[in-house]
Amino acid sequence: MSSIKVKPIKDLWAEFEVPGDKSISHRAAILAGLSNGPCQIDNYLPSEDCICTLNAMSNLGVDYEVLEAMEGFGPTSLIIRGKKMDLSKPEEEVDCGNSGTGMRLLAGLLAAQPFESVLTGDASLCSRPMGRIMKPLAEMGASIEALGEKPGCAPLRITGGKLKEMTYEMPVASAQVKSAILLAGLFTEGKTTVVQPSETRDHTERMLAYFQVRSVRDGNHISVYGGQMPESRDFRIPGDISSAAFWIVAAACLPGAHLLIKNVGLNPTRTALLDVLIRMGAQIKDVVLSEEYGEPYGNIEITGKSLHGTEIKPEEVPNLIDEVPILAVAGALAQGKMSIRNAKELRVKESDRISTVADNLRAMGAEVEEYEDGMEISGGKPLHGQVLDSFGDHRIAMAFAIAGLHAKGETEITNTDCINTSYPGFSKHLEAIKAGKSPK
Ligand SMILES: O=C(O)C1=C[C@@H](OP(=O)(O)O)[C@@H](O)[C@H](O)C1
Ligand SMILES: C=C(OP(=O)(O)O)C(=O)O
Repeated sequence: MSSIKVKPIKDLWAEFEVPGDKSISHRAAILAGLSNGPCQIDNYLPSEDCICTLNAMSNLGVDYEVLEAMEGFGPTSLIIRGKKMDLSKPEEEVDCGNSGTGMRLLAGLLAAQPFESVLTGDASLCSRPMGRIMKPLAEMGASIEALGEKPGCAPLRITGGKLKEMTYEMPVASAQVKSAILLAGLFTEGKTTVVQPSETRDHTERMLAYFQVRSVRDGNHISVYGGQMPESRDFRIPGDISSAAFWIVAAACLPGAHLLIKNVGLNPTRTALLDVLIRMGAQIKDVVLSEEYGEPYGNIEITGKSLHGTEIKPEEVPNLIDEVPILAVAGALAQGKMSIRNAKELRVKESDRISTVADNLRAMGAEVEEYEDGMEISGGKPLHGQVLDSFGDHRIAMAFAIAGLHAKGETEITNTDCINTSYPGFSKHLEAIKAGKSPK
């Protein structure tokens, strides 16, 4: 089991790109695999989560050819040969690893196939709630049985078949649930509508449009028309702003630091982190360079300042949900209070991120009050180095590696293999930053 050791840095001056976006990579593997021909996908994220989705599509009969790979990880550039919506029964259980996105999106796809399949994953994934996709997919006509030890949890046995269209009001603001239903809706004969309680990331809608599938949005009502086949097209995945977030915070709270993150996704449903940091006094400039593939991407430039606390607004939460651990670290380093509420969803991520963030921040000397749906951090107390567990959660591991760059003494994060689920190469990038260089 690997670990990461960090000491405080005095300066940060770097320009680089982070690997491809995780959410968009999952969707590219699925939609290209359903399309009517070959699609070249560049800057695919070769993380364990996205490799699981690629393997899942391959188990469903989709061929792919690797053009380029990241050493020790997996493909970054590949040709996926679309199976024209005609998938085959997998010979074995489909393993989604640690990935909630992979499992929930694939469940939507498998619910519409005329065969039985089983979706499984690691211990963390098999303890996360799947009722949220089982219910709507069952209403569309699929039969899904939760075989896990915990009620409503994976493994999931899915007996798919002909689905009927429907309108579904989601009780939680979840892009994974929305996407599962839209993917299932592709295989119906009518119009399937998802009503989201508030804005959630819209990568599925954008990619459907890019692959020339007709979908419509009317406020928070998103509809897809069944019976359409995605048109094969090449796609380039922008850098992952959720990965960039670690470096953005590392630089934003270090007076005098300068950081340029290049070619990173700037989809407005993912950039709430920047708004919060700007309210905290950060100096951040983001510039959209292109929207060529249906997703805006560009550069983010950060100049380090002293930060002060803020309140994260309830409506911002879905658009920064994966950035809460690193924003909480920013809150602990800032002067004054930072409050995060309306974030109960954090309790059902790879770890219970309210308690794992609070435990680790307190161990470093911060004052944190925990609530059922969030936390309040009284910032400004100096953080001190500690041996901290990642709890097997990639975002916790990376957030506290960054905290260590701003703490007194040495910080060690144990159990850091999980970082490979979303950010292959993080440790290499961290080594470069520690050495005062730009990561390659
Ligand atoms: O659709 C997606 O790609 C994701 C949606 C979010 O989850 P929810 O849909 O559960 O909010 C997010 O936390 C996850 O990392 C990726
Ligand atoms: C919650 C996350 O991912 P997933 O739900 O796909 O496991 C994440 O990447 O922080």
